[in-house]
Amino acid sequence: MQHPLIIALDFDSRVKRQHFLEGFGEEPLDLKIGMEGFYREGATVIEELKQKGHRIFLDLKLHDIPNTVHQAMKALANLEIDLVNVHAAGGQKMMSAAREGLEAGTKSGQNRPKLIGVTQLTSTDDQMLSNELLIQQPMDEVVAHYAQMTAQSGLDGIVCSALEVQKVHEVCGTDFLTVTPGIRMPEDDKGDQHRIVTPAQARQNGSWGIVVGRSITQANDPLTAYQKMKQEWERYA
Ligand SMILES: O=C(O)c1cc(=O)[nH]c(=O)n1[C@@H]1O[C@H](COP(=O)(O)O)[C@@H](O)[C@H]1O
Repeated sequence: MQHPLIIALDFDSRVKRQHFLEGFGEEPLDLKIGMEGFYREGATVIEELKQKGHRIFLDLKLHDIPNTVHQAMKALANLEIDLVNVHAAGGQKMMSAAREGLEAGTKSGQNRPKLIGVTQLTSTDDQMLSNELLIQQPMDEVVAHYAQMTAQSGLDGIVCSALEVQKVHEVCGTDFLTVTPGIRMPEDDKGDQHRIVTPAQARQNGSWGIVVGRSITQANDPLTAYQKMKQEWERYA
């Protein structure tokens, strides 16, 4: 994956996902499979997409005690995935255990998948952060702190909003991967997302990769919506 525009394949059936992908022809894509698809279909969904040459971000956001996450990552390492994530809120021991599990499960001679930590979900706004989660620091400082913990645990990067990328780069350096969902064109429905940025703005802010779901998957013409997003994403490359 190189500055990917990752399409979030959040569909409630395999048939809908396949129909969507047929519209894209043979081009290998950067795709995200999340809980919805993986819980329904298991590892076969990864095999199916990999056979077509796609690059895969498996988004299961693991968050449990270190031993459980270690063993789960060891199992996931058997899948042909390129990127996988955990919740940084699980803490440094959990994140280190995740990395070690992934390393232990990766066959010798192969590169382990990249591992990133989710900082604060892009559906969380300032009010929710302070009133529900009882975190009183500003959002960008919280995200930068989680990013630092993630880096210290030996992970490759984080998931955050593109609004916090500059702050993250200040503390973790620009090589630290920043994968940013919450991407919308100005005219798009925001849905449940709060910390929203356009593809062009995300690139200007320094995002390494963006994740786009409904603005493409629910569009009347998904291929055109994807091409428009990609053009915007690459405008400041
Ligand atoms: O880890 C993620 O991918 C993720 C983290 C986050 O903070 N926010 C977020 O929206 N996501 C995922 O990114 C995708 C965004 O989808 P849309 O809001 O439809 O573009 C969804 O599949 C989410 O699960």
